[in-house]
Amino acid sequence: MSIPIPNSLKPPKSLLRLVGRAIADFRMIGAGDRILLGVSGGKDSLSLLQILRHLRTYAPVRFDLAVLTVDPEVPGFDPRSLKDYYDTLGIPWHYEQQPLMEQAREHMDGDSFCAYCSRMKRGIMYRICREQGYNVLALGQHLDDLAESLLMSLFHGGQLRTMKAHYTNQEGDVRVIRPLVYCRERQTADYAVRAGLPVIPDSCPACFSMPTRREHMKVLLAREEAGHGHLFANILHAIRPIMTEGGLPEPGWPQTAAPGLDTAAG
Ligand SMILES: Nc1ncnc2c1ncn2[C@@H]1O[C@H](COP(=O)(O)OP(=O)(O)OP(=O)(O)O)[C@@H](O)[C@H]1O
Repeated sequence: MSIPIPNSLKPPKSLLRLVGRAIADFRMIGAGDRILLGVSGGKDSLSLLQILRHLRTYAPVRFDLAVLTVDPEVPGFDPRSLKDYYDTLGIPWHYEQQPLMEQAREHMDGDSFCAYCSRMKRGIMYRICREQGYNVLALGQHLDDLAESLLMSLFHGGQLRTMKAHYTNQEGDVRVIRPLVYCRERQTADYAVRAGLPVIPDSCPACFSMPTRREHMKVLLAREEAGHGHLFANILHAIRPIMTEGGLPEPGWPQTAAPGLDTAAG
């Protein structure tokens, strides 16, 4: 049973409205969906957890919600305290530990550690969805992430691409949704501080030793936005077609044979 949400945790109307609109525009959630939310312990995924919990209480369709945290066992990043947090929320959880840094040293080939780690984490998320009968994987990327991805792809990949709002994975058995696609990073950052969300400081030595292209794009966009207030609205308008490239999947599909959801899993 989910525990009632206290007022201090209630997400602001601005965030609820934007997420509600994205869910409707991209037909992200259908009746009977079993959603697994990837929570890294960062401000975005922890905010999204509260937003989805809140929306679930008055959504016109019924859906299940659980969380998964992948612990990559890297020094400087310890998300174990989240397990207690999930228990206090009464939310079903899954926790997967894998020594990704060690595995990367053995198996990485030409990739950056971060790219390897992301790919491995995604594989784990799909596996848990399959094993536990979730048909939807929710991720916490927001509009700033999409804009940065667009510029990286444009500048360094020679392609007009960004993250999609809602699509089906290659295997065809899990839909991936990003309900924060209309939200700005500063909105989740403000909310996380105001609500006292238990953000886990991410100080992975591998990520920090690498001056990332993403960070560079973030700075570039911030500089442009300082002089052009409509920058992100214009970017969102421009990327809409590529956010749904390949068409939108059917909400409520694929149907799952769901095991019981009301107990926490290790
Ligand atoms: N270790 C993890 N365990 C579970 N889900 C994860 C993990 N790392 C990332 N994710 C999911 O992938 C999304 C994007 O990951 P990314 O690394 O860009 O975000 P983050 O900086 O880790 O944190 P956040 O987006 O929560 O602020 C996250 O919002 C989350 O939904």
